[in-house]
Amino acid sequence: MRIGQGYDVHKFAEGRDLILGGVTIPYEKGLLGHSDADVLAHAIIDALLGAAALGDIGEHFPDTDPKYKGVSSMELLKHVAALLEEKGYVVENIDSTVIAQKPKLLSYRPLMAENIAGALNLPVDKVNVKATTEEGLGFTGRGEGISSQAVALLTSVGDYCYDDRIMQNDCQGCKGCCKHD
Ligand SMILES: Nc1ccn([C@@H]2O[C@H](COP(=O)(O)O)[C@@H](O)[C@H]2O)c(=O)n1
Ligand SMILES: C[C@@]1(CO)OP(=O)(O)OP(=O)(O)OC[C@H]1O
Repeated sequence: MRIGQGYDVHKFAEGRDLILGGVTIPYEKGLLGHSDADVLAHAIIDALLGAAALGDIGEHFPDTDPKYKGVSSMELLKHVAALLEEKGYVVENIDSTVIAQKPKLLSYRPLMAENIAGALNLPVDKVNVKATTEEGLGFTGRGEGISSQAVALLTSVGDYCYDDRIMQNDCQGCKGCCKHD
């Protein structure tokens, strides 16, 4: 099993959409970025790349590359899902937090989790999104931007060969290496 963490910040700007977890949220401002500035998706991407020791978002999707100008971060997430699959990793779960003084995000959380799970081809109960304010403190508290944090847990097909409990309950990940196959 491998764990990864991710963190990202984007600042607010006029005339931009506010996109979090692939959901366009009605608000007076949006986040600034080369991409759609989906700060939640970016933290999750870094958590997934970190768990797989595959570097970080800027290495894979440079903000100097015009092909990522305005790109949907859900597309970047799909690309990361393909990379992980190619390396034999399975995403066990993702937990994440959006830190925003405003707007209230509670009602959008199920849709954000659905979008993220969809992009990663995961059941929705493997993805959790939380939201918190920083009680008016710091740059998020002053409403200057939004930050997000995420953690991700990965297993690889080989993990199933070393854990008796997993071998007996779920051999599908073994690809022939499990003694129950
Ligand atoms: N942008 C946000 C921030 C918070 N929430 C919800 O409110 C709860 C309380 O937040 P505190 O920062 O005051 O602890 C939090 O647990 C979230 O459910 C939100 O929806 N949107
Ligand atoms: C996602 C990318 C891709 O253009 O652009 P930004 O929206 O600027 O996001 P950031 O988290 O600052 O850096 C990663 C970039 O590579």
